Amino acid sequence: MLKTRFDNYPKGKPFSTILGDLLGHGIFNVDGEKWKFQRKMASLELGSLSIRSYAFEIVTNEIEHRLVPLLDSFTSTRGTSTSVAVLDLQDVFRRFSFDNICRFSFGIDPGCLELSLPMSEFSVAFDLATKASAERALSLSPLIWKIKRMLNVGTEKKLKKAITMVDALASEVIRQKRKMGFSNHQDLLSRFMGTVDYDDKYLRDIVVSFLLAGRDTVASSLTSFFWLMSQHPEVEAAILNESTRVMGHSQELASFEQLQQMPYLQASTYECLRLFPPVQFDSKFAREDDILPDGTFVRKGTRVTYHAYAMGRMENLWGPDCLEFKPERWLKNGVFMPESPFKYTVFHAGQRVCLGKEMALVDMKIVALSLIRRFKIEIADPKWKPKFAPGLAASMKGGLPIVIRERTLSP
Ligand code: HEM
Repeated sequence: MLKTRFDNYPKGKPFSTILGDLLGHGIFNVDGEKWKFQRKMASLELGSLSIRSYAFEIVTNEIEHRLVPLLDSFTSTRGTSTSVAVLDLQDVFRRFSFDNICRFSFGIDPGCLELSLPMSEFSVAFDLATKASAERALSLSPLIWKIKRMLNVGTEKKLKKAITMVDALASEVIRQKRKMGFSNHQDLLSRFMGTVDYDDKYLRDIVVSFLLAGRDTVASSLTSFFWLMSQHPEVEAAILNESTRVMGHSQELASFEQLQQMPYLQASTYECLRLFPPVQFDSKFAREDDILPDGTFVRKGTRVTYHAYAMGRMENLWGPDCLEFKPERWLKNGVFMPESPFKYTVFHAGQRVCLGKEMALVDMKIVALSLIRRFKIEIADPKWKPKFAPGLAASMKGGLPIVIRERTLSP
């Protein structure tokens, strides 16, 4: 489906209709020439050699100036010992990823947008729009949500309102970019504006797709990562040891190259995503009849899904310890060994493989290091267990409530 018969498995009409109101003709929701054009433009930006160091610069800046000061203000060593503040780490990571993706993809700091409402209201609208769009797929028949949309009632009414707000946010991003001038800028949106500046609706779809690609997936990865750290102090300790070997007692990474000297950290991020892939499953629709390699007949029009979450937990793929969180499985003599993307489908595989993988991994690793070396993060209620909420990217129902303490690195 992803490898040899790619052309037979487009996204297809059923999904493009379900997600059409939110994503329009953005890269996630189109096939054929429209997809090829956006893929080519985005690859020029995201596939460039300099992308990792560009991402490194943006992320370290965001961590130092926003993330760390925010978390610092919640550490329980401050204030009275009786009032330990509980913080939703998932929410913090959503804000952080939103800022990052805007700076990275659009060359804009969201703090500079002139919006009529606080940013948090747009964030709520964005969450609601993705959740309500995903719920359309759960309807017994598409007719149900289509009638609700026509009558403007129930979830469809809420979705329409949320999309109006998402539209306002995207328009402001585009307006701001025009105001700043885009011809000398190298960010993704500037590239697109250089080619389709006349088409505001198309630019809106591109902005929304990249917000979705970069915000929810990275926030989801980081949330799962810190949940796993809270359950596996031995892994956290090994990350600390490895990073101290490379960074000494400094809390800040000096360069992108230092990250490349930390295979255990790399293994831990891959292992986290194996067990908690942010995109849990992905479907396509067969254009023509087909036969899968195991002999299964697929009739034209059938929806075919691969399930990254289930595949990451299959014994025949990962062995009898498939349910355990073991970064060591990715290391051979201390060297990181990648797996085939067709086995490890977290970032998709084949021609539509994720374009933001490198950037997402750099993000994840820098945040992981920066926070682990500065803070001790614990789940607020030790009996708490994660449950997923419905949506386009995996998220934890009710967020990730944590308490946070300062960490002193032992000399
Ligand atoms: C851990 C974080 C991430 C994960 C797990 C992830 C995963 C995926 C997956 C599974 C797909 C295929 C989706 C589909 O078929 O509809 C995809 C596509 C894509 N991703 Fe990511 N992604 C991540 C982060 C990012 C980031 C940060 C960006 C942008 C900066 C990005 C940009 C894209 C784009 C543009 C596509 C569309 C590719 C195409 O259709 O040709 N991703 N990603």
